[in-house]
Amino acid sequence: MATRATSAIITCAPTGAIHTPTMSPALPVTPEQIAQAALGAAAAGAAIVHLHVRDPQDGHPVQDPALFKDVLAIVQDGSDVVINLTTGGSPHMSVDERIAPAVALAPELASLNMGSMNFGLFPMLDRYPSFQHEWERERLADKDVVFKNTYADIERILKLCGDQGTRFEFECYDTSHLYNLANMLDRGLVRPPLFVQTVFGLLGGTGADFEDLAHMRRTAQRLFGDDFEWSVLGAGSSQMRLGVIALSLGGNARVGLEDSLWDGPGRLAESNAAQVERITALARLLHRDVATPEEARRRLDLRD
Ligand SMILES: C[C@H](N)CC(=O)CC(=O)O
Ligand SMILES: [Zn+2]
Repeated sequence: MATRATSAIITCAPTGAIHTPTMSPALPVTPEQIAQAALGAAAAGAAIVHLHVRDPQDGHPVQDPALFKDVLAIVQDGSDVVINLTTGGSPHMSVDERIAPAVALAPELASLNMGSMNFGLFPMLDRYPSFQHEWERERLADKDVVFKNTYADIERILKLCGDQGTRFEFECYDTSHLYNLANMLDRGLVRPPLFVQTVFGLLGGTGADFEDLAHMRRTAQRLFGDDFEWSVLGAGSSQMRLGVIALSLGGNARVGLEDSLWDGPGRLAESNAAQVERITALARLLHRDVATPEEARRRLDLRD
């Protein structure tokens, strides 16, 4: 496990499938915008970029492998940043739809969500009196959506993507997800070093208080010993607060507009790079170097 001595692996998630165009003019929508945001994040110090795509017309989340291909062509032409493709897509997609890009493009890294859960986005509704597109309100208001990740789904993704040499960013939104991962480790379905992305502050998962972070970290240490790279993703206003705690404890951090639109209380981030600049500056203030993509590949044992 990373210690204060090791460099910090920073992941940036430029667009995601949670936030919508009305919420921020900085949210990348087209393949070109998503690719440029990823390149900006890499130039600012991100070793890994976690990618989703959207409909270029109205920005609604889609999972079209052709759009991912367009993004990858630009990113891989301009940087050696580690590519992490989503298999979560959006909770409104089928599992088949969600995994199609990772299966088609065989990235070195893909996200893997370690349990099914309610997915509450409706608390964001009050902040926006109106939306550019009706689908934005419909998706946020949906209180009947379940983010489906059954053991069968997870094992299928592990098989289909793992057989192609893809390794995983294990998204754990609660301690139960850590136990699911431990079960898969015991059964030899996953191999260390595990890249454990602990997610805080999404309604349906665990909270975003220090105690939640400490409990997830301690549980992961008990279950995985030293054989994992711990990373923290704080949703919304908790992003930098939890990110800096993770860095101060020797962990890694994830930022990006997928997880938070903000760069300070009530201040919209002007770009993904702005969040990467802030978290890397915090790391250096804590005397932590920032890991290069090459170092991240070595520590996560990604394929050559
Ligand atoms: C909280 C994040 N949206 C988790 C995520 O990034 C899931 C995925 O893409 O597979
Ligand atoms: Zn994602």
